[in-house]
Amino acid sequence: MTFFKYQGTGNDFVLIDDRAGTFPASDQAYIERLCHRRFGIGADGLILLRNDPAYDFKMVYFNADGAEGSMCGNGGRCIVRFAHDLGLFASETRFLAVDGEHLAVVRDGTISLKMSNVTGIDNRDGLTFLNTGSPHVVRFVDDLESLDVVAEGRAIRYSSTFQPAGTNVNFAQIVDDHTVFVRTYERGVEDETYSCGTGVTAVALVAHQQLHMPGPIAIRTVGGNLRVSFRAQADGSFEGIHLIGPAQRVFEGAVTI
Ligand SMILES: N[C@H](CCC[C@H](N)C(=O)O)C(=O)O
Repeated sequence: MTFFKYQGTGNDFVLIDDRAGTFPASDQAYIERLCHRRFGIGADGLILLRNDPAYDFKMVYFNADGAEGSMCGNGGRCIVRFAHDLGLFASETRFLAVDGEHLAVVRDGTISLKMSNVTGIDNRDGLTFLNTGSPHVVRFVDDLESLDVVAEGRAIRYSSTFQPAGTNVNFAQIVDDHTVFVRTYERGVEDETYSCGTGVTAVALVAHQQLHMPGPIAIRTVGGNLRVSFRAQADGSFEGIHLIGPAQRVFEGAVTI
């Protein structure tokens, strides 16, 4: 089976052209093994590109633990790049993911991905929580460089407040009046990743609502830079959300396990 490896700001994925629908998508242990960094290819997740009668393609996303995940923003930008590399569209595309329809534009090395609308930002036991396609806690801190993201993130991810589904956890620090530095603990990877697209989207919306930062907001992650634009609505919801940044094919190969 041929696979492709892509990365978007260091969030890395195995991409498989499954338009024939033959990939064993219900074999969780197999997907986990393919994503394993010692026994497999190594990735934060695995994504199938499938056919859909009403769209250019359909995205099916699995976390590194092999379970089907909620929406993945960096994976969304990577599969748009993959579909573009496969020649499925010229510059604009419309595809289906687990949270519904997405539009995207490819321009030079940059992919602008339209994210689902966000209905609002909640407070759960003192923690800021919102769903940007995936569930995210956002916490602002002062010294993000030295924070133990895995220990602090894991404590929130497994806290009773977010059971049974759990949550992704983002720690953010203001860099200047339009830039935020973000580090994310990801559910399903159960580790810090270099970047999380739905996570930085969540941080941008919270920075706007709570700290009055105007959009578009520049985001620095461990793996590179992203930009988030949006339209804040009077009722506290957000529309026209775009996650903008690079996505790149790294290599291709053949799976023999
Ligand atoms: N890395 C992804 C998030 C995946 C969400 C996943 N960890 C889950 O909660 O199912 C992103 O770029 O948005």
